Amino acid sequence: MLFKIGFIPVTIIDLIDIAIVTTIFYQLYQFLKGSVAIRMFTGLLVIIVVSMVGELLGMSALTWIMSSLKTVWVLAFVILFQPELRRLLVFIGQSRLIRKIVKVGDLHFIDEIVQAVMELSRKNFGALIIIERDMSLKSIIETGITLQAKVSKQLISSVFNPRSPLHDGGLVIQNDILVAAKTVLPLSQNPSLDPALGMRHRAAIGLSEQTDALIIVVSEETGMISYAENGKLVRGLTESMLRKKLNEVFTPKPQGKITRFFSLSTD
Ligand SMILES: Nc1ncnc2c1ncn2[C@@H]1O[C@H](COP(=O)(O)OP(=O)(O)OP(=O)(O)O)[C@@H](O)[C@H]1O
Repeated sequence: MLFKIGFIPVTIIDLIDIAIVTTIFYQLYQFLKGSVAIRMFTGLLVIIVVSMVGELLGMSALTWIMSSLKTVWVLAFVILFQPELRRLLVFIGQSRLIRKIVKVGDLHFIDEIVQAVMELSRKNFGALIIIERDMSLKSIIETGITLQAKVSKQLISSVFNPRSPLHDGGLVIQNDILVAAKTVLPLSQNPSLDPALGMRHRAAIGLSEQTDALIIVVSEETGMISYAENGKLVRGLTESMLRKKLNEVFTPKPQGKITRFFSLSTD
């Protein structure tokens, strides 16, 4: 025991407890600030405080009503803000500190993707690699052949080997998993695209117009590496440019990005 506040003994564990709870609530407040979620969160806090006070004062009817409401609010919060909570968990899991401690979210697979793309480019094997981000690509995945295999340079290279039955279409990657091959992408209808662009590149641009995915293309004709993002095609990538882009995709910027997620739900 460290000291006493009145008759309440305070231990070092209590201080750590208070520090952790304060940090959690402060971070949560920072994330939710300025969004609709903060109003729901405040409402939930008021209910929790009122029910605690009611319980302390022995008001059984108030305590009963408040604790019933508490369950509904927690449920409503989880259902309404499921996408934000999901992103928050992904953000926590991908934060540098957590990765260092738990060694999850090992980004070694980025290197495997880069090496595979460089090899495909050297061999002039056409490739279309789709990196899923926040938006689900379920409808695209359903058009292909399920793989569910860990990302590896060898697997990616063999999928796009022209002799492979899987080489046509797009290969979808979710984090470090190759989810599906031979997927069919929507073609871009943008009339201002270079008329010389073939189907592979138009398919990459088409998907990037409709989703937030990053799509890497290797040209069968020239071996040139490009990526499509937000309806735009960036051509002539070098190995370091590709690695930089993939690092950017798989390592969300702290604060800025998460605040942006939540501000999307601002009314
Ligand atoms: N809608 C689509 N979805 C997925 N893949 C597609 C789609 N349309 C075409 N492809 C892929 O693109 C290949 C044809 O590429 P095409 O030669 O027309 O493209 P390109 O953009 O000129 O690329 P390259 O420089 O590699 O020739 C097909 O064999 C197929 O693998």
